[in-house]
Amino acid sequence: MSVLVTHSLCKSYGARRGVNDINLTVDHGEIFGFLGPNGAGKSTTIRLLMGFLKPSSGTATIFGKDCWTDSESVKRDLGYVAGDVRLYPWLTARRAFRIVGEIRHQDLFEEGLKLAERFRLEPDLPVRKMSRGNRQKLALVMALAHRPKLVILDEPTSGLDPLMQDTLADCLKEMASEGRTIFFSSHTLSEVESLCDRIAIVRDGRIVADEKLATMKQRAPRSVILTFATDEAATLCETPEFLHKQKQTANQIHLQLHGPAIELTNWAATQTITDISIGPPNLESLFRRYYQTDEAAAASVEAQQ
Ligand SMILES: Nc1ncnc2c1ncn2[C@@H]1O[C@H](COP(=O)(O)OP(=O)(O)OP(=O)(O)O)[C@@H](O)[C@H]1O
Repeated sequence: MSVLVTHSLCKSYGARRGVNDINLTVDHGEIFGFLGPNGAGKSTTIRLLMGFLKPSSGTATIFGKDCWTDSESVKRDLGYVAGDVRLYPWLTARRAFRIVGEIRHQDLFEEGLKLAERFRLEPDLPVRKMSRGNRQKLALVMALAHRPKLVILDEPTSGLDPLMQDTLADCLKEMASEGRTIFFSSHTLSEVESLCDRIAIVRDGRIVADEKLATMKQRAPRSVILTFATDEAATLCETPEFLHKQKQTANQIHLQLHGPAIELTNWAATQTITDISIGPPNLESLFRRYYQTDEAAAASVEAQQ
């Protein structure tokens, strides 16, 4: 059974658009990245999943339970960090583990302090004396200490330095390898690229892509440089439609490959090319097109699939 499922989930804020017709399925052990530009609907979706907002229509379930009507029970096995972390000014990591442990009827003290050490958090420093990044880390260790079955994180790395981002990524990977499920939103393409099994992209309140990262990589464009013996040979070369010519510099043509590399190598074998260089899949250019607001951008991505 899937851990998290939404069916035609909608939330409108009066005249303002929230999210519309969100259909998502996240399975056990998946690290699921939820991406989208500012105002796309990531936090609204997450608030619906957390039972903080009532859907205008549609449903969201976690562990087979309704996120709105059964919200209390859903939260028992869930760890959550909001996009705008707010903590009591007097709270320290040590006190936080005692309090959260009492609420959850679990002894989280040892596990929590180990986690705090891993994130280089001082256990007795109160929130009012913490930097923004350290407050973010405290919220994270409070969400992870009870080893929840599902972790929902709203832009968790926004205040973290690169080393702490790596520490969080390692923690999340470990949890996923134990069969726990991670759902997190992000603006950072490199982070989802290195961490996620699958991503969904939300734009203008709707899902515009939902795919395994490996599949996305297969159709992401790659940079290609073809070198010819002479400038004239480069100028005369007629490229097939899966190779989009960018520019020519002397005897080299710079192109983008839209399709499998095997098509390129088969074609290249019939040409008088002296050298060929093929770059890695450029996921960023694929993502950026999904982020663009005009419908034509999405249509051009569809056309290239
Ligand atoms: N409480 C609210 N009242 C009215 N409109 C809202 C409210 N919360 C969100 N919205 C609107 O819903 C849309 C989605 O907002 P949401 O906060 O979910 O986006 P987001 O993808 O999380 O953005 P960001 O990356 O900037 O955090 C936006 O148009 C926003 O203005």
